[in-house]
Amino acid sequence: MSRLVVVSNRVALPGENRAGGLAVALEAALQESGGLWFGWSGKTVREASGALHEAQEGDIRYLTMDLSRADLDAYYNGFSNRTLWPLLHFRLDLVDYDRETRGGYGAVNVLFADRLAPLLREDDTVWIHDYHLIPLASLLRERGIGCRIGFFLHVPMPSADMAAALPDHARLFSTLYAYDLVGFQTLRDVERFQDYVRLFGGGRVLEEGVLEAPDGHRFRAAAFPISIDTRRIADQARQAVTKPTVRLLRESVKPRQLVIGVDRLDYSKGLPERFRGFERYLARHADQKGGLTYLQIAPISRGEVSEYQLLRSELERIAGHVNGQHAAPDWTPLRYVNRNFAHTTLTGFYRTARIGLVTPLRDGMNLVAKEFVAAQDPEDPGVLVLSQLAGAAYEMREALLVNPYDLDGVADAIATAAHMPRQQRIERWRAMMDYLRENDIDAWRRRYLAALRAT
Ligand SMILES: O=P(O)(O)OC[C@H]1O[C@H](O[C@H]2O[C@H](CO)[C@@H](O)[C@H](O)[C@H]2O)[C@H](O)[C@@H](O)[C@@H]1O
Ligand SMILES: O=c1ccn([C@@H]2O[C@H](COP(=O)(O)OP(=O)(O)O)[C@@H](O)[C@H]2O)c(=O)[nH]1
Repeated sequence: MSRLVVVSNRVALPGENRAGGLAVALEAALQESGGLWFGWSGKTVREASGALHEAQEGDIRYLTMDLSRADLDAYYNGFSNRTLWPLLHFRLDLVDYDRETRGGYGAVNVLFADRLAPLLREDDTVWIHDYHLIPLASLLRERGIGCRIGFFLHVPMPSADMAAALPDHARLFSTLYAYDLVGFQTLRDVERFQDYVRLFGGGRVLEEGVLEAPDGHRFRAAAFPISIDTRRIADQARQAVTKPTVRLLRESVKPRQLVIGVDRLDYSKGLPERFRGFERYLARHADQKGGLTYLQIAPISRGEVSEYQLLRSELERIAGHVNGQHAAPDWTPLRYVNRNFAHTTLTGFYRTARIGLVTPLRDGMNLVAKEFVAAQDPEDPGVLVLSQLAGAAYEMREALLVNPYDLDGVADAIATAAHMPRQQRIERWRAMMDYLRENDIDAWRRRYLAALRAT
């Protein structure tokens, strides 16, 4: 079996605890197969970028690279998160394009290629992740790397016209043609990519999932919905309910029911709309007022990017407003916490909640939706309220699906979830849990790598 080399911007180093679905999922996948994980060290340095650090745990070798402040600003805070992130989440209004940060993004990708190429062996399988590193395969090919290289996009692929609104879009997106396999979260993402290739990318779709680049080179595209370590999360949740933090939460909510949201503080997650949806619930279902407490965990993310700073202020304002209007001396309807929690603690929180609120305006997948389901008590499971605009909605069909822009719809779904009879909750939960047991993180890794190795 060839060695697996995973490359991603974010690496979950041993002992590190950071929010973000990519790191959580790749850590689970590598723990099963072993291999090399290469990426940014998470550190900025005064010197030039490029110093490498090595660590080993079990069968996983970690190699991470420092970046200078200027490189990080251009590559991560700039082009990745102020240009590509909004574009890929259908937010052309937030796209900030700048030739300088585009150049910095290219330069950091070159550095990744320069550092990685000498480490690769002929029979390695290289798996590159996400929008930070789109050009990496073409740069590795230029350096003579001939082994199989696959790509997985964790975020949505936008519709073709949106992708084509990016200045110089073809120079970026055509580098995807250098991969043997381009993986997406859902079939809709694959369809939108194929439309882009056909309409703006100069390529052809020979048959579903088989594409031809302008130079005649063929490559594949397919959907591989990412997932979670279902059994482990179910076990962790069972054990976590006895943890002091989880017990304290449970006691503090009683006799009310808990509604929980867990998201990085990101505009794609629809948090202002969600807060307003909860407020609408309090107004529309005044007879139930006082029955639910909503806990929103939202660790600060990409805090150096101005759109994220604005969002933070906006959420503080709305949370203050909701509580100011609706709180009672002995009840705070909305608890808003910016801390990052350990994954195991979160599983206990999920299990304590009657309702999981997952209402992004766009999301590649959303692992929190899947984790919430996996963490439930089979005898008395909670209800998932899920945005139809999250990738997870294509699989979690027994959730209460909502349009996150429809505040009345979100409010009514909360009310329905709060009163759903136990038998109906169990039936819905069981269908989703059976699916998640079958389609877990191990299946995701196996299916992707089998498809890549078959190219
Ligand atoms: O690394 P950060 O900038 O701190 O951001 C965290 C991660 O956010 C995004 O996650 C995506 O991947 C998840 C797993 O596939 C998926 O469920 C979610 O819908 C996506 O938003 C981003 O794509 C990652 O690169 C980041 O590491
Ligand atoms: O305080 C927190 C908040 C979130 N997460 C984890 O971060 C991931 C978020 O992944 P998701 O796919 O939902 O969204 P992303 O942040 O990757 O866009 C999930 O595994 C969460 O359990 C965490 O470990 N601690």
